[in-house]
Amino acid sequence: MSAAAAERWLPGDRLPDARLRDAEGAGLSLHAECAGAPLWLATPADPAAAAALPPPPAGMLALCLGTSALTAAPGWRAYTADPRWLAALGAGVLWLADANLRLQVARALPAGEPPLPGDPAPALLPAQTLAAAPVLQIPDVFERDFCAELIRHLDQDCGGGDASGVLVLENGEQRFELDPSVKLRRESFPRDAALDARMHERLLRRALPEIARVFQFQVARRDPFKLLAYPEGAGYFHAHRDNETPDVAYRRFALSVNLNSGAYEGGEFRYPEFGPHLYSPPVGSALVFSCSLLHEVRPVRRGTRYAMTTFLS
Ligand SMILES: O=C(O)CCC(=O)C(=O)O
Ligand SMILES: [Fe+2]
Repeated sequence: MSAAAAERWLPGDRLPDARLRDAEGAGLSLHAECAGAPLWLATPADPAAAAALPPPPAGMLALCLGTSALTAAPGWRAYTADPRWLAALGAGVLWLADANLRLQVARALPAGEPPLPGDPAPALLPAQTLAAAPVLQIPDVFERDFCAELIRHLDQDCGGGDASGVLVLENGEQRFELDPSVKLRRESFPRDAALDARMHERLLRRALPEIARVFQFQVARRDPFKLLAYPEGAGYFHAHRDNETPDVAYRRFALSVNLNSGAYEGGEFRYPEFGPHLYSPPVGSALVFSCSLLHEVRPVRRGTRYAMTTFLS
């Protein structure tokens, strides 16, 4: 599967690398030199807009970008950039990007209320990171509205989904049967090709490049998408691996997107081989992990957890 060429970047997209040049011709590499802390990128339309950029917060790298080097307001560093790369950012905007160079929010210039990063999460103690599972979390793979559409599709167009079975092999015959000692949930393949295509596009632009970078793995195929519901008192998946039986041994990575959060209790992922930590990503965020890892979805105690899952190979 290859990444889609995006004409305009959106919140959640990771900035492709760019070589920037200052007025003296000195270069700056975005990926090599600008990652690791939030940054501002502005594309003022003219010198007056460049001179009127808001003062960056202390310690924030602020890049004023154009096809020619502009004289920027104090605190800003002015660079030229490739016109196509600039066009994808959009003209006359101020973007906030996170420490992983993912675009967060854009404001039209002049930006009355410039976008500021949230408070950083407190650092975990070394004893806690020692027990962290090798799981990649990717924020904003699906937009919040899109998640709501998928939940509605599962609940209304797919009748809430069917009870999820496990594959049983007996005397060379395969059949699905319900097994509450393994899992209890409802599920459905999407029945709308347009929704399916939008999920696919989001994976191509948001998840696959990050999987290639973090795990050095090029995804070539995926299993069909599955929409999942884990209702209160009837939603869990006990500890299992995703590639254990011969029919699924080809799977390399599991990808699961949480379609809601806050509206339920329980339903967290846990990786018992790696310690006690619970993983419950925010709406639209994906968890990606090797299919060889033991994992479970804890029982939902209140509300319903909705998710979308697929397997990559
Ligand atoms: O609930 C999910 O997000 C995925 C659960 C899971 O482990 C699976 O479907 O194999
Ligand atoms: Fe699983």
